[in-house]
Amino acid sequence: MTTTTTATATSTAATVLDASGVTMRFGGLTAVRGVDLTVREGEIVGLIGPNGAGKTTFFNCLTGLYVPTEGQVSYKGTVLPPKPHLVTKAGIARTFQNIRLFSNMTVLENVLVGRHTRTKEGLWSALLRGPGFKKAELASRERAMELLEFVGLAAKAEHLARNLPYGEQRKLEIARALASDPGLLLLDEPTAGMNQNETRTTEELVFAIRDKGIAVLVIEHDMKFIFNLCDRVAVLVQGEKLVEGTSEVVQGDERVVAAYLGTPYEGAPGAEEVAEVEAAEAHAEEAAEAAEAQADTEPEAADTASDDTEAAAEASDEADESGDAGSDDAPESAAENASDADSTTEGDSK
Ligand SMILES: Nc1ncnc2c1ncn2[C@@H]1O[C@H](COP(=O)(O)OP(=O)(O)OP(=O)(O)O)[C@@H](O)[C@H]1O
Repeated sequence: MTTTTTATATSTAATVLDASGVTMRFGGLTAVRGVDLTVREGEIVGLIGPNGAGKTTFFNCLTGLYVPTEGQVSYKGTVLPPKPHLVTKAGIARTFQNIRLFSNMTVLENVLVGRHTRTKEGLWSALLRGPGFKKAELASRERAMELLEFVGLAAKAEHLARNLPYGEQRKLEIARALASDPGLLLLDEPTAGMNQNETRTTEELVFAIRDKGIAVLVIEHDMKFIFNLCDRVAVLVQGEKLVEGTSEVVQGDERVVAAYLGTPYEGAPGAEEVAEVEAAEAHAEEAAEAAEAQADTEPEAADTASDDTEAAAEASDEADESGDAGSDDAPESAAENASDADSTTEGDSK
């Protein structure tokens, strides 16, 4: 781990989230099947799996967007009602895979919206703008500014959310989620679409959130981010939990490499095909050089040489194309994938 923070999670820490036997069926499709997962105080837990494995559906079951077909979800020992606003009120906040900001509101206003579950002032108080409301409004603004400072967006408080660069919009979503003073934060692909620097900053931000005493459950396709960040990682495959353990355990599990990172399929380009493409390229280069040399020594044969050069260039292009097709169309082998585990794969937007 490259973090400077200290992992506070221990197996004896109190359980914050306890999901037990969560199953979610959509008609004939079982998107999540009997998944158990706990998150303890001070932990950062990762949830990974291939596209369509059921990760977001599981999040939706945790946060009351879906009523699980079977199973139950408890937060700090109390079974959660399957209603998003009650789940937020209980202490679970989330961000979405698809950024969901109020784009025509300012950065500050977006965070203030996230505070509404923690403000007691009712409609009449808001309409009359009495002293109680004004005091509460001031406190909310102060808290919202603190959060913007925390995520590094204080200077942009009055900007419209839609004018923020993509990476900052994701940070604003986090600030808004934090505005409800959660004890558990669920992040759905927080680094999707980010460059390396932004991803690194987000990693630091998640550590800082954990250091504030907020447990984190994070879905992400960026394996480097996950394995660097998480105390524990659970792997979902086809709706079922395949493996759960420390980053080291999960990374070293052959089933994860096979199921998540993919095994080479029959007919996938292997060493032979790569060698063929390289040989074709080398041949084309030699032909081009020979044609050039011939053109220099036999000016009268320039036309023929130029024909040869064109043919060589075409052969080289063909070789290039066949090389490109190989890398574009075919998934990489499991070994390549495993060693390239730091690559980011964008999931379908949700
Ligand atoms: N509301 C829905 N109605 C029907 N099927 C759904 C619904 N939501 C999800 N699914 C299906 O459930 C399965 C799991 O989808 P889910 O989005 O949870 O996967 P995921 O692991 O989050 O994938 P990704 O990494 O691409 O985001 C998929 O087959 C998906 O098509």
